[in-house]
Amino acid sequence: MADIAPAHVKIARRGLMLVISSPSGAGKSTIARTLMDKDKQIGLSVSVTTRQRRQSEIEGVHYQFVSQREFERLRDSDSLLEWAQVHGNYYGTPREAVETAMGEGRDMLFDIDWQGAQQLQDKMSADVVSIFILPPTMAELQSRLHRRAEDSEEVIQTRLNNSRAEIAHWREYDYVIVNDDLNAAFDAVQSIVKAERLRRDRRHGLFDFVEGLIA
Ligand SMILES: Nc1ncnc2c1ncn2[C@@H]1O[C@H](COP(=O)(O)OP(=O)(O)OP(=O)(O)O)[C@@H](O)[C@H]1O
Ligand SMILES: Nc1nc2c(ncn2[C@@H]2O[C@H](COP(=O)(O)O)[C@@H](O)[C@H]2O)c(=O)[nH]1
Repeated sequence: MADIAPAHVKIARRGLMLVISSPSGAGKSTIARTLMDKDKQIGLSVSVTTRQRRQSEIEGVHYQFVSQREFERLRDSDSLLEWAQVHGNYYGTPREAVETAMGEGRDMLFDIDWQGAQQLQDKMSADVVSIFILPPTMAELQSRLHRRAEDSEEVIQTRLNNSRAEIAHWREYDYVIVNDDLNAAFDAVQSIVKAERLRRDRRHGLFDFVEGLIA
C-alpha cells in the first residue's frame, strides 16, 4: 500500500476538507448543521456573500454578508480561497480561517457549489473529500424550496431553473447521497466522515497503537 508512510516517518496530520454541494433545496445545509451539532471535531467554513440575509440567518454564523464592493476587495486581495457567482449573487470562502484549521489538523466543512468544489479540488486535492446531495425527485426539490419559505417566488424559480445544470456535476464528487429520508442521509454522511478520518490517519502513519503492538 503505497500511501502509508513508513513507521519511522512522522507527518503532521492535516485536517479534512469536507465539501458538500447540491442543488438549492436538496438539504445540504440541514445535513451540514446536524453534523456541526453532533461532531464537535469539525468546524464550519463561514462564507462571505453579497446575497441579502434571510430572516432566519445570523451575521457571522450563517454567512458574513458583505457589499459587492467589499466582496471585490476581498477577492482582489487574494483573501478568498475560492469564489463563484451562484444564482446571481457572489459567494466566497475566506482563506485565512481554512489555512489555520488545516495547519492545526482540524477538519472543516464547506457548504459550497460545484464551482467552488472544483477550485478547492484543483488547489488542495489531497485534503478534499466531496459529497453531492441529490433530492429524491424534482417535484420534492420544488416543494422543499416552497416549504422552507425563505425566498421569493422569483428566487425559487431561478434556483429551480439552475438545478439541472448543477446536478449535471454529480460525477465530479467522491460520494453521492440521495436525501430522501433525512436521518438516513445524515447517517451516510457521518459514515463517510468516519471512514475518511481513518483513511487520513492511516495515510499519515499515525497508528501509534499498531506500531506499539508490533514493536
Ligand atoms: N430529507 C428531507 N425531507 C424533507 N425535508 C427536508 C429534507 N432535508 C431537508 N429538508 C428541508 O428542505 C428545505 C431545504 O433544505 P436546506 O435549506 O438544507 O437546503 P440546501 O440544499 O441547503 O439549499 P440552499 O442551497 O438553497 O441553501 C428545508 O426546509 C429543510 O428543512
Ligand atoms: N462557491 C461557493 N459557493 C457557495 C459558498 N457559500 C455558499 N455557496 C453556495 O451558494 C449556493 C446558494 O446558497 P444560499 O445560502 O444562498 O442558499 C449554495 O449552492 C451554496 O452551497 C462559497 O463560499 N463558495
